[in-house]
Amino acid sequence: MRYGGEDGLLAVRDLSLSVAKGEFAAVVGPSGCGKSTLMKLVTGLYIPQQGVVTVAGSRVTKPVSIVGMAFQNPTMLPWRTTLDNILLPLEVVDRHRRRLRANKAEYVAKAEALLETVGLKGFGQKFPWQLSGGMQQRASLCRALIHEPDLLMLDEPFGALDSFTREELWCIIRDLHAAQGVTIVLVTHDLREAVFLADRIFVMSSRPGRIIEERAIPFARPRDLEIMYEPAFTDVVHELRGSIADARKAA
Ligand SMILES: Nc1ncnc2c1ncn2[C@@H]1O[C@H](COP(=O)(O)OP(=O)(O)OP(=O)(O)O)[C@@H](O)[C@H]1O
Repeated sequence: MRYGGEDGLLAVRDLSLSVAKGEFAAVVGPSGCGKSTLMKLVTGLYIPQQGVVTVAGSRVTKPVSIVGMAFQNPTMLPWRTTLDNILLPLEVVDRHRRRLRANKAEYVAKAEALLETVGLKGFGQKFPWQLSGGMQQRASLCRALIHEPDLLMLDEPFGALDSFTREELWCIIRDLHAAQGVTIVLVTHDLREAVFLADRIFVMSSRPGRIIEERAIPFARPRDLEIMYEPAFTDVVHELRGSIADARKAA
């Protein structure tokens, strides 16, 4: 995938990975290696000049509707309530738009149930600017989940949060994954986050990014935050740190 035409910047090349249905995958790598580009390719926001992206058995040629996305900056629309922001994906996707019109009350109830799951019960009528950063991030997770996506793409969704809020949200995502069986791909700089949440971690090279290491995370689920203080956990984090340091040096 090259940005800006033939002489433009080569972001990723020979990038190959496959994630199984229901799996929780994490992608880590040096800054600027093409992690966000990978997310945009999977979701069909960009189409690669060479190579193929397949989601749920179909080749991606346009934005994928079975995917939910959450990014580092929640970008909620300030003039809509939190609840109306959460309902937004249903208005955008054609198939859902008709269902939303016919069953508005059902979807509002669903949005409220999601708000409760992420600890925001009763905040639906607040505007996003009345919420803290962590609360907005929780609401953006609800927005990513409202249309019951089969695939959830998370691009540094916890990056801007303090460590306690981040850990709380890790547990929410862990529980959502366990309860709903959704396939999740998480891009993160935080190796502890990746090891805590993922079944498998992919390490990317420096730009142009490709996968240089793939690592299964052996810890049983459900995982408790305490696991992060166990030597086996810190060993994996340490080794991944070494891989990324090597990738940066090789650049
Ligand atoms: N729209 C664009 N036009 C031109 N270059 C771009 C565009 N988007 C990204 N790039 C470049 O492509 C490369 C990969 O960017 P990308 O955002 O995918 O990396 P990343 O691994 O997510 O970065 P970070 O770790 O800093 O978030 C970077 O050099 C970036 O500057």
